[in-house]
Amino acid sequence: MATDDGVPKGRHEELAPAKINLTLHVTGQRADGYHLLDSLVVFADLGDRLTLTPADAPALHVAGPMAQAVPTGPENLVLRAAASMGVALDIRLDKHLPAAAGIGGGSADAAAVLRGIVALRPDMGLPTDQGLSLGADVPVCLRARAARMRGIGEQVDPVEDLPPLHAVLVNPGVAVSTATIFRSLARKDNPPMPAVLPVWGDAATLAGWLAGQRNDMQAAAIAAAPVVGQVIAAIAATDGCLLARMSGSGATCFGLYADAQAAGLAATSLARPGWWVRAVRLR
Ligand SMILES: C[C@@](CO)(OP(=O)(O)O)[C@H](O)COP(=O)(O)OP(=O)(O)OC[C@H]1O[C@@H](n2ccc(N)nc2=O)[C@H](O)[C@@H]1O
Ligand SMILES: Nc1ncnc2c1ncn2[C@@H]1O[C@H](COP(=O)(O)OP(=O)(O)O)[C@@H](O)[C@H]1O
Repeated sequence: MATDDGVPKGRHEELAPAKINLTLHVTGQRADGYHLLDSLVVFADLGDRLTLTPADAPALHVAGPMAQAVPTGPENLVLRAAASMGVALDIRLDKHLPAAAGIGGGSADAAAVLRGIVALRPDMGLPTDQGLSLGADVPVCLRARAARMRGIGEQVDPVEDLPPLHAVLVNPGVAVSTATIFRSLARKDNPPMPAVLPVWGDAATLAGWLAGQRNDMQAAAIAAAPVVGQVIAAIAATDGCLLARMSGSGATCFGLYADAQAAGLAATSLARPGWWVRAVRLR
């Protein structure tokens, strides 16, 4: 909320939704080491919550059930995002997403700060690199709706008409390093998705198509954290599960279901000590 002359006023709230890679094809590697990706990315109706207040000096207050997993200093991506725009904000971060979990929590938080700054300061535009220098997932998280992500993350093409999609997210409480999993990939030149994506009429059709696609980081993540394989098997065994797969570099995995009731029942049956389990709607 800002006055007409662009002077910041008041405070602004943003949701930083969880990012899910329904597919994650690793198709090459650049000379600088970054990997080329082709990924169908969607977002949950669940995420971190940020409250941004213009301030004289940057400040960060982290709260919420996952607060302990994230840094509270200037290395936190929310402070880095604000600093990259040259804006001083007092930021309250209610952390609900597990960190280092393949669901882009840090990137989603950074993107939410960039969106929030533009809302507070209409005189400012988004960074020309769409936040890529903060993290490869930030450009897609800026959109926070279904998209096809390519390049190292800078090419984001909207995917419209996604069918209603319900899911369960399961994280077994093991942090997985994105850099480590990328480094340990056996192959880095896998095929991309088809040039033109189909239009899927319903969740079952989409899941059937996804079954022929891949997450090329999944095998390496299971090798590093075998519990990921147990999570996928447990999700796949739930009633009505249309597809079970890992998101990003792990360790969070998802199951797809035709409706909210099936996803809710699956979430209940997947409860285990130390597992973070949530039923969500994807879009
Ligand atoms: C793998 C993905 C898939 O969506 O998700 P997560 O597992 O992180 O959620 C992303 O590409 C992760 O994006 P993000 O977590 O923002 O990556 P960055 O902070 O930029 O980079 C973390 C590490 O991963 C490597 N990296 C990242 C992206 C990419 N296309 N190629 C890479 O090799 C970088 O070399 C770096 O060492
Ligand atoms: N706001 C933030 N939320 C989560 N992690 C953050 C944040 N700021 C910095 N980090 C750091 O970024 C790393 C990657 O976290 P995250 O983005 O959640 O994982 P992933 O890349 O697997 O999706 C964490 O290990 C954490 O130390």
